[in-house]
Amino acid sequence: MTVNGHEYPPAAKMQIPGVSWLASWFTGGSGNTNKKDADRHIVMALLSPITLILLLLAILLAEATRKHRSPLQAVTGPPISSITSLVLKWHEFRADRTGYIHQLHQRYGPVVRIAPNEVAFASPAAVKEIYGSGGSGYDKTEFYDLFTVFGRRTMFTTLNKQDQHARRKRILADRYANANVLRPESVSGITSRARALAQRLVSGDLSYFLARSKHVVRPLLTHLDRCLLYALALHSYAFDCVTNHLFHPHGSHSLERSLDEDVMREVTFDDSLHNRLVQYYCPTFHRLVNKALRLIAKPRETPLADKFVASSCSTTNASRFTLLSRLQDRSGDDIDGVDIKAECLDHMAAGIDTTGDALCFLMWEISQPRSLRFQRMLQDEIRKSPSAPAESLPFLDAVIHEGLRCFPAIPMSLPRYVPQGGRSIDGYFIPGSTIVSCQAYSVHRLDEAAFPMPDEFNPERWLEERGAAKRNRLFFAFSSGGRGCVGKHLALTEMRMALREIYSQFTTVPDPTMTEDMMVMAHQPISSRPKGQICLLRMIPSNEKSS
Ligand code: HEM
Repeated sequence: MTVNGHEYPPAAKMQIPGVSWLASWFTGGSGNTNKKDADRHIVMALLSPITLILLLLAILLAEATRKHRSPLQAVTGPPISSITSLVLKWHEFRADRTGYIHQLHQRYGPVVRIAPNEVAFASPAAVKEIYGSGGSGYDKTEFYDLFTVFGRRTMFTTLNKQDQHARRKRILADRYANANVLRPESVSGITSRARALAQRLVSGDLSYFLARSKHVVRPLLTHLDRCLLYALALHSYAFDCVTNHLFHPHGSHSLERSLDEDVMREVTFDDSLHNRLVQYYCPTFHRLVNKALRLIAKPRETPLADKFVASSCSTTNASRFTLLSRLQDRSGDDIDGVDIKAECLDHMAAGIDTTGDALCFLMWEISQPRSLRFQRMLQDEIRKSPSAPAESLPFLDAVIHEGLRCFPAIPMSLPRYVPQGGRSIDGYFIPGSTIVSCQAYSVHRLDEAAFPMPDEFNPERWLEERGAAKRNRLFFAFSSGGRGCVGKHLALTEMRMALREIYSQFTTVPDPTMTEDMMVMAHQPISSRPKGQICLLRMIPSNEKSS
């Protein structure tokens, strides 16, 4: 055939190099044997493991070069971070993401690249831009999908800030306003639970605890006197206070009733970190191997808590200050029965470990010989003003702030997407869709001008006027801005009431069976708890001398 003056063979005779033998296999044609062998060798070579490995390396190199050329290249960090997120994920699986990122901050400064598409910040400018930019579009990442409840998104798990979140927050926020938390009916619920806490701590009723604790060897405890504090009681207190705020008069009384304590334990002893990480990073694999996986990595399941919330939500006479009454008022308005249960379960869970562990770490710290001086100062202030409102005691507030600074209940990164078009954060241009975050643990420690000797517990730093504005800007325990902790005023009120009740009557010192290692912060999917999951303190009535 002739085309444009050139002679071409008929189409049937044209050969594509390397596949002629394939064609002949399929067509049954004989073809030239030598040519066939040569083509076969070419294909075999192409499919050989060495070629495939080289191809894979070439793809990885191309990908690495692409990432290396990204605007994030300007951000310092370990070289591996610009190529792969595997190191970061490895630390996540070891429940050590926060510690790893903090080490990187110490080495590289307040801006550090932690993965090809992820940057961590720890400066006030970054906190303001990412979390405080008033609805300008730093949405939550899919990490929060792990916390959906009954398949629904709650205020905490909505990703889109401007639209979905703002709508839900408008409905709920006033129930958590300080004025509502400080209503007499609400305060009297918290006060009575603070009394029950002090009572429980000295009652010596450890039988229930001993029967179930996996974490302490029974003989260790038999010699202990009855003046013990254990972390569980603080979690019970937080549980009873938050359910009071959600459901009063149908709140829990886990400090007095073991059935209610079972509900609290189910929520608190959550060991689902690994299961949730597999779900987050490999959702399809998670679905396929779910049954086998649960044998080695427990999923999050809370049947008792679900039942408790469902039964509380079915009541119709919740007090006006409660969240339930507001949700029921607005039922039908974007919110159905499942949303109500999901929102309540979510707030209940959000209010237990956070406040419980914050109190636990704080009381552990002020019981140490190095901090007993601060415990004395606290006791003096409380005893001098027995009838003053708890929120008017400056040293009490300083102690709580310092506790939350050193041991933030949520110490880890709160991941957000940079809006489309990119943003300038702390002097760096960060492209849209990059994951950015700040973690309280580092924000509270990195700037040594604001927090000299940052690892030391020193409440007096909060009483100094000089530098107060910067310290406050860097206080990130409750996050900040539109998606900051809605339960902040409730949590602070609970902490004030508990500490006032306890330190007006007792001095606390660590029990000799405790070691520092048991109180190392162990990171869970979102919050953090003492590694030993127990905190034993001796409660010495104030008229006795500590030994
Ligand atoms: C010391 C105690 C507490 C600490 C340190 C704390 C800390 C935080 C932090 C850091 C966030 C932001 C999380 C994120 O962006 O991923 C948050 C959000 C939230 N917290 Fe708390 N929290 C505490 C107590 C409570 C309590 C008692 C409640 C009670 C109801 C609560 C309910 C919530 C809710 C609903 C959100 C989601 C807010 C939103 O997205 O608009 N928290 N909390």
